[in-house]
Amino acid sequence: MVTVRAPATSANLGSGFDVFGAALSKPADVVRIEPAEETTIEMYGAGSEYIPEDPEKNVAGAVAKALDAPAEIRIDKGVRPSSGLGSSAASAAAVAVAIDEAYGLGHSREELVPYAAEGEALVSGEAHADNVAPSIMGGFTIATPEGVTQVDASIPLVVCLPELVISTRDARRVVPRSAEVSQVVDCVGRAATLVAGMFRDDPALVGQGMEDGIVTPARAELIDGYDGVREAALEAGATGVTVSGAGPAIIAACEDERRKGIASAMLDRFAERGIETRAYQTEVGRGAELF
Ligand SMILES: Nc1ncnc2c1ncn2[C@@H]1O[C@H](COP(=O)(O)OP(=O)(O)OP(=O)(O)O)[C@@H](O)[C@H]1O
Ligand SMILES: N[C@@H](CCO)C(=O)O
Repeated sequence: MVTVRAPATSANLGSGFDVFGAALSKPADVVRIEPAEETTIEMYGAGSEYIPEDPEKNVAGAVAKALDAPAEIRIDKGVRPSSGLGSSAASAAAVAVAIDEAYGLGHSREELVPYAAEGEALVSGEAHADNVAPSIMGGFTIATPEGVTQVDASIPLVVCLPELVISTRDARRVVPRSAEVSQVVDCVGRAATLVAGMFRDDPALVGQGMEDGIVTPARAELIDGYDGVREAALEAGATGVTVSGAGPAIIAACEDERRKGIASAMLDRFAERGIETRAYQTEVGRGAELF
């Protein structure tokens, strides 16, 4: 039996649509696997009642198939589905790392990323790697068709998860098909600033780099109360605020001592609209861990 904990992740981080991702120190999925003649899946934990156990419909089955390694798989969900926190990616990442260990396949962490991305193809129609890469490798990641560049970073974060459901598939339909050159220039500047911030462990630069005028405004409209929550987080000291992944989670970067106040400001603003919300005081963290 091999056990792996794989973390939630936040993709995009504003200016890095489909490219940037960060592992979060919490929450996480825990997966136990045993090699078997055929793949079977049991689901437990947060939102598991909404996730199919059929290997043809569960990302875990897609990853086992991609690695050609059938297994009995038990998944304890810490990351609820359709959250914007890489729920499907956490399971996919954990299964890829666990199967590699159980079958002694000897793949590097970077080599496992495309296999785990097959799980994302199953649920969103595209094998984007921006969530599975940080969940497998940890830290901040830049995922491009050429591969993944990983940086260990230390940035305090607050993530708010309202009781709203937005599927990645739906949130991808509202992404604009084109952008003005002036918007692209702004986005490149923001993205470069964010990368510099990750290298320097500088929450102010990371926050500046989280602004985005292309994809985020369209996505924000899907989240009831987004503008008010963002404003409240900034007033409480956040250096930057954006939609996490495809939403509805909202992520804020900040100095360590501001996390508590920002979490409570975001929770209050959602509460004013009668939306139940959970806040995680977290940080850029480690990738999948074997036990
Ligand atoms: N093991 C799994 N864990 C979570 N979701 C799964 C799993 N297998 C299949 N799914 C399906 O994937 C969908 C959730 O994935 P989706 O990409 O929409 O959300 P997310 O991973 O939380 O978001 P994001 O990628 O924006 O961070 C749900 O329809 C769910 O049923
Ligand atoms: N980059 C993806 C992440 C969600 O899986 C998106 O924002 O649609």
